[in-house]
Formats: sequence, C-alpha cells, structure tokens
Amino acid sequence: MTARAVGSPDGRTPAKSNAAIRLENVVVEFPDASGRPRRVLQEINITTEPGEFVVLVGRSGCGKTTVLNLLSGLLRPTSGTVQVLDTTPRAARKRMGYMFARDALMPWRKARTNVELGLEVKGVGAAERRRRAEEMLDRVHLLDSADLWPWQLSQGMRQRVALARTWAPDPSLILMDEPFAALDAQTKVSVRTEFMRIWEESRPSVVFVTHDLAEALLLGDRVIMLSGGSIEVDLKVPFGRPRHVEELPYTKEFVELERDLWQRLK
Ligand SMILES: Nc1ncnc2c1ncn2[C@@H]1O[C@H](COP(=O)(O)OP(=O)(O)OP(=O)(O)O)[C@@H](O)[C@H]1O
Repeated sequence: MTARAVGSPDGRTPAKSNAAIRLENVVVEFPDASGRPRRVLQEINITTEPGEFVVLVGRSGCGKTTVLNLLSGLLRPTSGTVQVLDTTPRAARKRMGYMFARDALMPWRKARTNVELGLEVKGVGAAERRRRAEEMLDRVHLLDSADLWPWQLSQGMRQRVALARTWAPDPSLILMDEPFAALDAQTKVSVRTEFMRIWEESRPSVVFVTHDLAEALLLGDRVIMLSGGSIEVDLKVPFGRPRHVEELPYTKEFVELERDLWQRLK
C-alpha cells in the first residue's frame, strides 16, 4: 500500500508535523457590496505548538472569527494552506472542541445530556457518557444541577455547562470565540477561574478570540494581534503557570504590558 501524506492534497508533499495549527500564506477574500473581491486576511502565517494557548485579538472586523472559521473547516482559504492537528480541518473535526459567547445549549436537553452531546457524536456508550458527563459537571461545580433544563440555569451556569460539554470528549484543540463576553463582570471572573483550572489540568491546545486585552494576557501563552488582515503583534506572554487569574491583573508588569498592547491596537 502506498503511504499518503496526511494533510497533503496531492499525497506527495510530506506534511510537516507536530503543530496544533499551521496556517501558511493564507489569504481570504470575500466579495464586497459590488461583488469585487476584498482581502480580509493577507498572507497570514501562524504555527502553534501542541498545548499552546494562543489568543487572537484586534479591532472589530480584523479577521479573528475568519481564522476560527478556517480552523474549524467552515471556510476554505482563497489561497494558502490550513492544517489542524497535522491534518486537514475536516479530518481533525472530531478532535476539536468549540465554545462561543452564547452557550448554545440545546433547550430540549437537560444539563447532563447537553454535556453528553460530544460523546454521543464520538460513539461513546451510554454508561461511559453518563460517567464522563457527571465527572465534568462535578469539575464545574454543577453536579447538583445535572437534571435541570437550560432555562432553569443562570447565564453563568449555562456557560459552565458549555465548558463541561466542550471538555467532555477530551479534545486536542479547542476553538473559543469570546466565550465569556456575555457574562457580567463577577460571573466572568469565576467562570474564567474554573476554566483556567480545568485547562491547566489537561492543557489541550487552544485558539481563543477576545476583544479584552487583559483577558488575552491573563489566559494566553501567546497573544497574536491582527490588524488590516496581517499580524501586527506576536507576543510571548511572560507570566508563568499556574496563574493567579484574580491577582495577576494588579501587578505592575501586567499593567504595563496591557498598556503597551493598547497602544499597538490604536
Ligand atoms: N461571509 C462573509 N462574506 C463577506 N464578508 C465577510 C464574511 N465573513 C466575514 N466577512 C468580513 O470579513 C471581515 C472580518 O470578519 P471577522 O468576523 O473575521 O472579524 P472579527 O475580527 O472576528 O470581528 P469582530 O471582532 O467584530 O467579531 C469583516 O469585514 C467582515 O465583514
């Protein structure tokens, strides 16, 4: 049998390995109002390591969600190549998890069966699904609420159920689009703290989009700022792990770094 290089459309070019994501010379064009192509991403190159937590920031419309759409396989680049977990986005789909600003829990399922959803898609048996869903609900302190419907949960609780659902199938890469943006300030701090605790236990690769520069520095290993369709900043975050997400924002080093990033954003 002839070996076929993973991620290589023609099967001849050997794929480069050991990256969580790899965007090479990626261009994305969308038609403008008059139907002419408008370039949204210009020859973007991003490679991230397995286990790396990368945050995408930038002004509204700079292309952050477009990058997530490329990674999830919803969108194909106009030119260039996109690899996820050393293969095509489509082939990597079952090893990816997603979380968005609105929890998107299914209203006809209780918290428990919402968490089981990704496990069902993977074909995990009923008993193991139940065990894993309960384990995850326990980790977000919602085991007592396992049999409640989404409408019986607060926004913060729903977002924690969504967190449990994203984590339950043990994804290798998680794509997150402003997952805490709809939460009030206090709930945001507590959900974010739980999220960091769970992430630090298993450390899947993450690509996280936010408008909040403090959040980017608080969570990320690396912050990539997009501007005008190009990479404006690619910053290695200098804070160690585990992080004190409640205390770190008040340190001098953090405040200075956040101010620098704000200046770049302007
Ligand atoms: N399907 C599409 N058709 C045409 N234009 C699109 C499409 N999707 C996105 N765009 C355009 O591409 C640009 C980038 O959009 P994108 O959603 O990636 O930005 P963003 O940085 O995520 O913005 P925000 O922070 O406001 O969510 C925008 O100008 C948007 O209008």
